[in-house]
Amino acid sequence: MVVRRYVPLFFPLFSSYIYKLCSDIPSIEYTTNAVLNDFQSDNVVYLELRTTPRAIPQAGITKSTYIHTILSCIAQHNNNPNNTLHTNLILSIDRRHTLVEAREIVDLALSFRPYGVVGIDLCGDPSISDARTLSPAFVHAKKEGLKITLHFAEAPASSSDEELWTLLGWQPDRLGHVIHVERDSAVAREIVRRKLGLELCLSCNVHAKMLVGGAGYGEHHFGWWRDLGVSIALGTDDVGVFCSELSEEYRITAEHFGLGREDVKELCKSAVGVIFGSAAEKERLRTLYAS
Ligand SMILES: CNc1ncnc2c1ncn2[C@@H]1O[C@H](COP(=O)(O)O)[C@@H](O)[C@H]1O
Repeated sequence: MVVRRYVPLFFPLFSSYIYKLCSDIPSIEYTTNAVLNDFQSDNVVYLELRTTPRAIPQAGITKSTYIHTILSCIAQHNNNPNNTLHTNLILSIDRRHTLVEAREIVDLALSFRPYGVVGIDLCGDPSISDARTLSPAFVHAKKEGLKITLHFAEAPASSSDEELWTLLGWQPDRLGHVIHVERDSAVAREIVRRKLGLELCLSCNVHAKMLVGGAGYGEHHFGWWRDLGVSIALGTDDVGVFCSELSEEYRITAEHFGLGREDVKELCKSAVGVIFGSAAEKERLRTLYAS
């Protein structure tokens, strides 16, 4: 099933179905391994997975056990010399969370940092628009050196100037979606000035009709952001929901924006500078792209 409408269908997918299916250690391991194997099979060489830590008391799972389970699958995959894919983990804070819950996720991210957590994210239903209450958690994360990425200007409800400047005040390293940022706005200029990396998910935005006027691939904001010279990492948002692997996202982008092989390579190379992985990981990727 490809989600054709945004908020009313998309978010309940997780709470009504997926969370009920991923409700014990074996199902969390199964899905994590399936995701890693799928990205490896798609010839992806670097992945930043993100998940919202979830306690499942009836299965004896705490948020810490949940993260540990996923990190163990990632470590096993990363340590297999047959795999070219390297993966790191980002922990998401959801807009529905309280400040106490958000702070707890930051603390978990800090304690699991030596085991592959590289940063935190703000995700969730953008119609829950006031993210200001979560500010102290993100400010603390930044102070402690965690990387920050944010679902940013994803829907009109989460795109007021006040909200966007609040989010920029958290000093994020990357921004996702950036759909409702006006082309010549002060926010757009600030994103360029700070050289923030952008995470763009074309299929998700088109299928879920998130673009203004239900626009298609050709009118996607990828085009004008690319012209501004910012680093762009294409993403899938969720392969299971939008039915498009990462290689397909690059193919679609190449088709609609007239990119040749070298352009696609340049696009991948420019994303290396904004990954949350280590200097050694960046070096590995640069070497790979140079070959
Ligand atoms: C349109 N794009 C999006 N916008 C905002 N949040 C999104 C999202 N895609 C996914 N999520 C967030 O990821 C959670 C599911 O996985 P985890 O439980 O974290 O592993 C969803 O509940 C949602 O909050």
